[in-house]
Amino acid sequence: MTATLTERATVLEARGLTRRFGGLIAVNDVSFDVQGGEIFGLIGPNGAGKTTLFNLMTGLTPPSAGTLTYRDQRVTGLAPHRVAALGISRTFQNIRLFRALSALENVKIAQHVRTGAGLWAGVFGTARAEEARVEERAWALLDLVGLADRAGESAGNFSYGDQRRLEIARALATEPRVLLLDEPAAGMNTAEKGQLTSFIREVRDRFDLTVLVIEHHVPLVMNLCDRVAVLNFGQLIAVGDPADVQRDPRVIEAYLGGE
Ligand SMILES: Nc1ncnc2c1ncn2[C@@H]1O[C@H](COP(=O)(O)OP(=O)(O)OP(=O)(O)O)[C@@H](O)[C@H]1O
Repeated sequence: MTATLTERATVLEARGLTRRFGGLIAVNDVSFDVQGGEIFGLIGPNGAGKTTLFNLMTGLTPPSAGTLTYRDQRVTGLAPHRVAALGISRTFQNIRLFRALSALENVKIAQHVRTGAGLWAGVFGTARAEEARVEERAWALLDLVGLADRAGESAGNFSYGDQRRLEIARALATEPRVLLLDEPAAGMNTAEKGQLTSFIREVRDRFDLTVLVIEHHVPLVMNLCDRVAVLNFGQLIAVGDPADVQRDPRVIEAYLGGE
C-alpha cells in the first residue's frame, strides 16, 4: 500500500477551513491534502474540532472561511445530499439509523441517494428492475458487514457495534469514493475493536476507497492509518506518519495538557 501511495493523486484538498460559532473558533484555518486510497486519521482531544471538520467536509455545516475540493470540484457550499452524490459519504458519532426500520430497509433507502430515485421511491419502491438491483446490493452490503442473517431485524435492536457496522453498510450503499467514519469504534467491545482495523482495510480495498477516520482509540488509529492529522483547539498541529505524530512534542503536550 505505502509504495503505491506516492503514485496516487491528491483527491481532497482542504484550504484554510475555518468555522466560528459566535466567539469560538471550532476549526481554525485548517489545510491538508488526502491521497486516493489512503486511510487518513483525525485525532485530537475532546472539543478539538474533529466532528465540526467532518461537518464542514460533508455540507452539514457551512464554513466561515476556506474551501474543500474533491478531485478539483468544490465541495464547500454544496448541500449534504449533493456532497453524497459527488461520492463523499459518512457515518456519525451519534448513530443516525432509522431505528424502527429493518437493517435491509436502512441500506435500501440509502441507495436511493445514488440512484436519484429520492426518498419516497426508497420507501415505496421504484421500477422493478431497479428495485431488484437495490435489493441485491443491500444484501451484499449486509453480508459484507456480517449482518445478512439479521437483515429483517429492526436497527434499534442491534448492539452498538452492530449498529456501527450497519451505518458503514448504509454509507457504502451510496457508492462513495470517499468514506468518512466518525468514531467507528465507539461503543464496540474489545473483540469488535480488534476486528475493526482489518474490516476497514478490507472495505477500502474492495471498494477502492479513500477513508478518513476520527477515532479516540489510539492503538486502533496507529495500526490502521497511513497518515494521521492532529487537531487541538481547532488548529492542525501535526500531520504525518502515525509513529512520528505520536512522538511529536506538540501532540504529547496537547493530550497531556488537555485531559
Ligand atoms: N453547533 C455548534 N454551536 C456552537 N458550538 C459548537 C457547535 N458545534 C461544535 N461546537 C463547539 O466547537 C468545538 C469543537 O467541537 P467538535 O464537536 O467539533 O469537537 P470534537 O473534536 O469532535 O470533540 P469530541 O472528541 O468530544 O467529539 C467545541 O467547543 C464545541 O462545543
